[in-house]
Amino acid sequence: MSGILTLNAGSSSIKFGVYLAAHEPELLQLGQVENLGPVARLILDATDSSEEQVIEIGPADHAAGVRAILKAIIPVLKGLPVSGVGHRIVHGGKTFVGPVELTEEVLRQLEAFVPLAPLHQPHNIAAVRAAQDAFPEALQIGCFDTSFHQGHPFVNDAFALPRRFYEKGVRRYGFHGLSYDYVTGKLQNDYPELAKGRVVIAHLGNGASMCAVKDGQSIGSTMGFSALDGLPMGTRCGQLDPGVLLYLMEQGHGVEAITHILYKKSGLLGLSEISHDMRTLLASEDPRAKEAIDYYVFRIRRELGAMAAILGGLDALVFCGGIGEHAAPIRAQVLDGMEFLGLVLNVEANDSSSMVISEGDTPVLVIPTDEERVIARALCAALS
Ligand SMILES: Nc1ncnc2c1ncn2[C@@H]1O[C@H](COP(=O)(O)OP(=O)(O)O)[C@@H](O)[C@H]1O
Ligand SMILES: CC(=O)OP(=O)(O)O
Ligand SMILES: [Mg+2]
Repeated sequence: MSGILTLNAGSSSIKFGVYLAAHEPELLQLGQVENLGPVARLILDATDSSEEQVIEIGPADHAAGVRAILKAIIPVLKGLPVSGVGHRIVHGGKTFVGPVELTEEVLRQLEAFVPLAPLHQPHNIAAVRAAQDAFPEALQIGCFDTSFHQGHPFVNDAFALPRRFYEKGVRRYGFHGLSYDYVTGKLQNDYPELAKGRVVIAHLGNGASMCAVKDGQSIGSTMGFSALDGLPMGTRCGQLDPGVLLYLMEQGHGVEAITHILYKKSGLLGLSEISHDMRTLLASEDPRAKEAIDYYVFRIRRELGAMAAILGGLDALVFCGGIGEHAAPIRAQVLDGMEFLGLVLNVEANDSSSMVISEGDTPVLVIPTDEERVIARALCAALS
């Protein structure tokens, strides 16, 4: 018997999972280091036998965060050897269509995608290095956010730029693929008829995107070349007229300054000037908080309509991610007046966070996503 570890290094947090290796991995512990920076803390989620633990770890960057996780999981493993570590890697470019062993050659290729996902890819790779040091004998594999979207039709894959850019990889890759993979798998299991149909999944976390899925296949995503496009996010701008970039450049802003604005100072934080955190905004009386939320909801509604159109109709809508799973008022606002798509909210179900929250012809579901489990399954498959 052996243990396995999953690492999901994001922009401001590192999520992890510890499992017993098995055909269906057996969960031992989930947790995360959050608030990376001067006052980071490590959270061990509640399990059947223990309550949630919050450990203040003080100043921590991603490397220190991974070290804190590796230390915290020692008692969880109870002496079991770690046979594999599975990593969420945000960008696999057009090269990686599925999970892959993270050899030196692969890691070198993944380095090349750092400029395409500067908030994620460097941390993903740093986590691999730290895990290699801690578990030199373990199999290290990478699972890609981009893989789920590999089958995108050309019209959703290309930008209308001169064709040579497309050939060079300037494409709409799409992200959050591990989350969409989990949700479509859960649908196939619990609602096989719906899973065969036309489904829109809204992954609304710190990062946010929507995916149009037909018979389990992604046919369109709001995120494109980078993790900036589409919906506004906690601190990222979402869809933007490229003319705005030209204007900013003409005004003397350099690449670094623009990157900082678009990735870290925009989205809910930029519009509200209060917070990137939806809980804070929902609790605020400030009109800027309301405007930020209104913009957020407006963009989701607009994409929902667009996706229903490219799918040729809608058989189900699924919400997931921290906001999708927990923010009932946001779900209600998104669904307001959407009867023309068969979407009718069941207010009571929405407020009690049932799995099905609708009473119209088109079901609306809340499915807690589990990127860690998708990684753990892929790792166990690779190990066997
Ligand atoms: N109960 C809640 N009500 C409203 N928003 C929530 C709630 N719980 C979490 N969120 C929001 O979810 C977002 C984080 O989502 P999550 O999926 O955990 O992020 P990440 O992309 O880092 O994995 C934050 O904006 C947070 O405010
Ligand atoms: C791709 C992306 O935006 O990821 P996250 O939601 O983890 O920031
Ligand atoms: Mg996330």
